[in-house]
Amino acid sequence: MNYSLEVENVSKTYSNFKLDNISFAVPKGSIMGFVGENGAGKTTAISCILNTIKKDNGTIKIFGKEMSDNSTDIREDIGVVFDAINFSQYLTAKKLQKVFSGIYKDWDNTFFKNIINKLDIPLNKNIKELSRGMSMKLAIAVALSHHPKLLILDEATSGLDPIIREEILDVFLEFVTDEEHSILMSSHITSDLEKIADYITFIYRGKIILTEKKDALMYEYGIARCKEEQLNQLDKEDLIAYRYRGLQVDVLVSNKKAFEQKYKGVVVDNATIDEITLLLVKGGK
Ligand SMILES: Nc1ncnc2c1ncn2[C@@H]1O[C@H](COP(=O)(O)OP(=O)(O)OP(=O)(O)O)[C@@H](O)[C@H]1O
Repeated sequence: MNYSLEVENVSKTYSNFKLDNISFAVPKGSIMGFVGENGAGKTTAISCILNTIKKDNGTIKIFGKEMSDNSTDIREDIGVVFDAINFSQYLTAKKLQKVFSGIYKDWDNTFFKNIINKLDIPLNKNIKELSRGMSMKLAIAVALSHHPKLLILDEATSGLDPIIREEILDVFLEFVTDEEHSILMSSHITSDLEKIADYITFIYRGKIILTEKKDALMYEYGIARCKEEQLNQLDKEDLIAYRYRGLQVDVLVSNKKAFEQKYKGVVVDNATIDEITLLLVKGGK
C-alpha cells in the first residue's frame, strides 16, 4: 500500500506523560480518524509529525521522506488546521490571501476566492469579528489553498454547529477524491468520523490501542449483550473486551456474524465508535 504518512515506534516523554512507541500509517486517498480521550496524546503525536516538537525516537515519514527542520518542500505539501485560530485577529480574509501568496509557492488565489465564496466567508471582515464557525472555515480554506497533499486536522470541527460541520466534511470528502490526497483528523466528534473516515486509530494514555478500517468497526465489529453466565462460557479469543452494565455484560467482538453463529441466542448489536472506545479503554479482557 502507498502511504502519505508513516509513523513508526515514535516516543516522546514529558514529566507526567509518555507518547509510547506509537505506530500507524495513513494510506494515500484516505481519511484517518484519530480518536482518544482528553490528554491521550493526539496533539503531542501531531506535533511530532509536524516536527514542531522533537520526538525522542522513532521514524516519521511523510510522502516517504523524513522531515527535517528545513524540509520546506514537504511543508508545502501539508495543510494544517488546529482548533484555535492562530492568524492575527486584525487581518481580513483578503489580507490573508496576500500574506500567504507570498509564503506558499503553490498558493492559488482563484482556488482561495472560490472556496471563500462557496463557504460564505466574508472577505473584508477582521478575523476578530468572525464567528468561530466562520474563522474555522477560513482556516480550512487557507490550509487548502496552497494545494497540499496531506491535511492534518487537530479538532478542526470542534465547537461548530452540525450544519457548518456538514459543509466542512463535504470539503474534506471532495479533497480526498484525488487519490494522492489524504487526511489525518483528530476529533472528539466521532459521528463526524463515522461519516467520512476510512480508518480509525485509537490512542489511550500515549499508546495506540487499535487501528482499523471504519467499515469493519461499524459493520463487522459488534457488541454482544450477554448475561454474566454467558460471558463465562465465551472462548477468550472470541472477545476483545467486556464491561458490566448493571445485570448485563457488553462484550466487544470483532466478527459479529461468526460470533452470532457460534453463540446462538446472544444478541449482537452494531457498535458506534464511542462504544468501541469505551470498551477498549474501560473494558476488561
Ligand atoms: N509541553 C508540554 N510539557 C509537559 N507536558 C505536556 C506538554 N504538552 C502536552 N503535555 C501533556 O501530554 C499529555 C497529552 O497531551 P495532548 O495535548 O497530546 O493530548 P490530546 O490527546 O491532544 O488531548 P485533548 O483531546 O484534550 O486535546 C497531557 O497530559 C499533557 O498535559
